[in-house]
Amino acid sequence: MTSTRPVVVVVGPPGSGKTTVAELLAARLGVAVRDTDQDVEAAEGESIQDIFVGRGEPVFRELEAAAVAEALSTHDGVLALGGGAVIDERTRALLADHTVAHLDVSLAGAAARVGMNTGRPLLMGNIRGQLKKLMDARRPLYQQVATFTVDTNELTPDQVADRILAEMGR
Ligand SMILES: Nc1ncnc2c1ncn2[C@@H]1O[C@H](COP(=O)(O)OP(=O)(O)O)[C@@H](O)[C@H]1O
Ligand SMILES: O=C(O)C1=C[C@@H](OP(=O)(O)O)[C@@H](O)[C@H](O)C1
Ligand SMILES: [Mg+2]
Repeated sequence: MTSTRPVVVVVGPPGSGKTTVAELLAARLGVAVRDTDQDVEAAEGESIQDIFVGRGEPVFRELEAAAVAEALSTHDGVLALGGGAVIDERTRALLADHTVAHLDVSLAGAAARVGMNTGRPLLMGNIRGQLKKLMDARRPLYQQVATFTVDTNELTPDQVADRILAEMGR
C-alpha cells in the first residue's frame, strides 16, 4: 500500500526561509505547498501570536504536533514546518521516514531576516538573545531529522530552492 507523503519537508530556525522557500519549491515542482503554522491558524481561527498569549506555548506545541502529523500523512506537495516543531519527540520520530531539508542560517543572518517582525511570539523583546537560545538548543534536533542541510547565508531564496532540488535529484 502506498501512502500520501510530502515531496520534501522543510525545517530550520525562524528566519531560515522555510515558508518562503517552500512556496518557491512548490511552484517549481508544480505541486501544492503547506505550512503547519498556517494550518494551526486556520484550524483554530486564531493567530499564532494570540494562541501563545491566550493559551500558552504548551497548547501551541500540541496543536502544532497534531498539524504536523496530519500534514505528513495527507499532503503530497512541499511542507514547511514551524521552527520549533522538531522539539516534539513524536514529530522527530515521524520525520525519520521523510525527505527533510534543513535550512541553516547564522544568528546574524536570522536576526536580520526576522527583523522587528512581531509575528513570532518567542522572539519578542530581545530578538537576538532569544534566537541564540533557540538555535543553540535546537541545532542537534535539526541535524537529527535532516536528510540534507543547505547553508542559506549567502543564497537568495531562489538559490536555496535550486540547492534543494539538486539534493533531491530533481
Ligand atoms: N535566503 C534568503 N535570503 C534573504 N532573505 C530571506 C531568505 N529566505 C527568506 N528570507 C526573508 O526572511 C524573512 C523570513 O522568511 P520566512 O520564509 O518567513 O522564514 P521562516 O519560515 O523560516 O521563519 C522573510 O522576510 C523572507 O523574505
Ligand atoms: O521557532 C519557534 O518556536 C516558532 C517559529 C514560528 O515559525 P517560523 O519558524 O516559520 O518563523 C512559529 O511556529 C512560532 O512563532 C514558533
Ligand atoms: Mg515560517
